Amino acid sequence: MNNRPSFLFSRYNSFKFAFKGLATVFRHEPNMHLHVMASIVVVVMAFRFEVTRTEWCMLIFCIGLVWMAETFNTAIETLTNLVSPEHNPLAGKTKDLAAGAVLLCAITAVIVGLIIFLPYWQTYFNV
Ligand SMILES: Nc1ncnc2c1ncn2[C@@H]1O[C@H](COP(=O)(O)OP(=O)(O)OP(=O)(O)O)[C@@H](O)[C@H]1O
Repeated sequence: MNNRPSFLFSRYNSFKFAFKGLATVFRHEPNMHLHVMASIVVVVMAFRFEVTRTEWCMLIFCIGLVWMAETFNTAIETLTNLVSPEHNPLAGKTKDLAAGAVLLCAITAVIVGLIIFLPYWQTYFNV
């Protein structure tokens, strides 16, 4: 008799574990709280200025990119702490590289945000 869980049940479990990971990063990572607050500001401004469909796509892509980078960063930090709880230059380098990746994504998102919102701000503030 086949005791393997059904395809649907194992897919259901995969999604459950993925959402558990997301819940961990959104609840416990202070940097993720910052990203979420920045994203809320961006979404409110996008509604306020009625940005175009393409601009919405760019903004949502950037938000997803930063959230994804932060989630990977947290995974790498967690694994590094497991593998090397003691001080080790390679552990430090690993964490710095992961943090650098988040910074790159955040800088990209800021640049895209400025390109999209600057013209709207100019019109709004009459400058
Ligand atoms: N085991 C270690 N060995 C050497 N250096 C480490 C080690 N752990 C951390 N560091 C250094 O300290 C920095 C901060 O590490 P920490 O684990 O506190 O991450 P963090 O940047 O505070 O995480 P978060 O992104 O959650 O704020 C790392 O980027 C790294 O330079």
